[in-house]
Amino acid sequence: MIKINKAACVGGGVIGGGWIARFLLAGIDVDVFDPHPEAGRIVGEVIANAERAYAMLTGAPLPPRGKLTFCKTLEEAVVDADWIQESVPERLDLKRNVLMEIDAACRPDALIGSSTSGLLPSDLQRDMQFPERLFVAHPYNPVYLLPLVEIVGGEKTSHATIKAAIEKLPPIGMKGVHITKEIEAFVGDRLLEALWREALWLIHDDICSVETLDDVIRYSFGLRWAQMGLFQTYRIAGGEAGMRHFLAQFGPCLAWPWTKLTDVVDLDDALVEKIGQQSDEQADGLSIRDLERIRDENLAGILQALKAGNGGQGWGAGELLKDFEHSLWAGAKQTAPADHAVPLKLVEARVSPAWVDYNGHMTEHRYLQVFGDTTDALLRLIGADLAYVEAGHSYYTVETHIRHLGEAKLGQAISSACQLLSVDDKRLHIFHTMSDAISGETLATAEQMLLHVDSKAGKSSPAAPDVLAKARAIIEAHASLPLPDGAGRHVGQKPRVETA
Ligand SMILES: NC(=O)C1=CN([C@@H]2O[C@H](COP(=O)(O)OP(=O)(O)OC[C@H]3O[C@@H](n4cnc5c(N)ncnc54)[C@H](O)[C@@H]3O)[C@@H](O)[C@H]2O)C=CC1
Ligand SMILES: C[N+](C)(C)CC(=O)CC(=O)[O-]
Repeated sequence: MIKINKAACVGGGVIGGGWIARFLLAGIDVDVFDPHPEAGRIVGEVIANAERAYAMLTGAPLPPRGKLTFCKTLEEAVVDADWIQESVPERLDLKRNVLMEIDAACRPDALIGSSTSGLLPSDLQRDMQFPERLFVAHPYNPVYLLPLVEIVGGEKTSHATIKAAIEKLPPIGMKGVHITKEIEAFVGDRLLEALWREALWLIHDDICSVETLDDVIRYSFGLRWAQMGLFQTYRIAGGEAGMRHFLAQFGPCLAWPWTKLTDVVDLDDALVEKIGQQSDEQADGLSIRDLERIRDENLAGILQALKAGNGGQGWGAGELLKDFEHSLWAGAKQTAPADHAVPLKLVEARVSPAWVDYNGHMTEHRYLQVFGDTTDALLRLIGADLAYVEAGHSYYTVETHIRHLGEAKLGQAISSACQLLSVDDKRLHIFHTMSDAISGETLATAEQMLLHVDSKAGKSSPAAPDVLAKARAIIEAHASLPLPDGAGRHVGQKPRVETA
């Protein structure tokens, strides 16, 4: 699979910022051109949101973040990029000019995607010298979490461009869907526009408020759509006879006066004010950034749930997330801490909202998750990585003892470090310490015993010599460290047997 090495984003607003975050968090360097005086701050806030969202979305090891560079000119930004994403405002004249500038300055083999929500690629590529490399790459907001990209070619777009564009999306966790006929607004925005038009009529005619309308969506079919879309949902709604019965029963309703879809509501001042006021009331003081964070938490939760769907194989966008995580594990390289003679700091994290329980601090199993991640990082460091596991060998944890010594609170930056206590052919005895990343206060410790296994044979076996050699090199470096406080401890209280 040919990955994107270097991306350029022209326009760094809502959508450009989302693309920038998507590329950076996939480990890709990004050069940005946006003349807005506050582009750096705006993009920085989107990236901060995206990092927070990824901490909730996945426990898989993300690659080191790509390098972000703001460029003074468009030419400078695109000159050595292999994927250029145009996300300037939705105006044909502006986009044509910007695309001509990109066309003149970029590499001949660069792919040029436009984020346009509805303009035809044939219109966009009209004035380009090399129009065969231009395509629509229409994403959904927030680009860093929603994986779909509608890929649409114009009359002059080459097949090779479309193929290459679709191939380059999975490594950044996205799914390209090729819309083979170019039409305005493609597929997604055609559907959204129909719903949006009808919604505006319902508010205009005082049938319901914006809040009631949103409730109708989010408590009902919105939940269904996230996992099965429209046709599969309606197939089920047809009962055992499926889609044909559904069409027979509900087809005639299409001719009834259920919708006003062909009419366009007049967005006059009164309607704009009415919607604006109701929307303000609905927000109840939450800022756009607050709402973005709530949205991201919810989306991460939905994607997580979909990953567990279909008997654990993943379903829809959850299956894509599962594949993306697999590729992250496969590509994960654990960089060795510079100093081996101290406990190895292997994990840095922030306590995410999904980790907090009714006591207002990190819930028990998340401590184990962080310690498990620390163990995984150690295993990668000594060569027991995904390739090793897929070849039929692994370490299984056979015992864990956790001590909770402090409270990890929402948003707190934490780190976890590992000290090796002993190593032999089959066993790894390790001790992790979780600390506040700033004060260094110890929050929890975990002592673990791991057993090396031949997972195909289903029994313990000696570890590979190179894995053992790396583990032994660390233990030699740790030999001068004192035994950590709490090592060898067990639950002190003697169990009492009540007698009648
Ligand atoms: N906002 C949304 O929900 C979605 C928008 N899109 C599409 O993405 C594109 C951008 O939309 P938004 O990000 O919402 O707009 P935006 O207004 O948030 O951002 C546009 C950015 O382009 C910059 N810009 C203006 N002229 C420029 C130039 N000559 N060179 C470089 N940068 C320039 C502006 O400073 C601004 O930061 C549009 O084509 C839109 O249809 C696609 C999917 C969803
Ligand atoms: C409103 N919009 C047309 C810009 C929306 C989109 O293009 C896609 C989305 O994210 O809803």
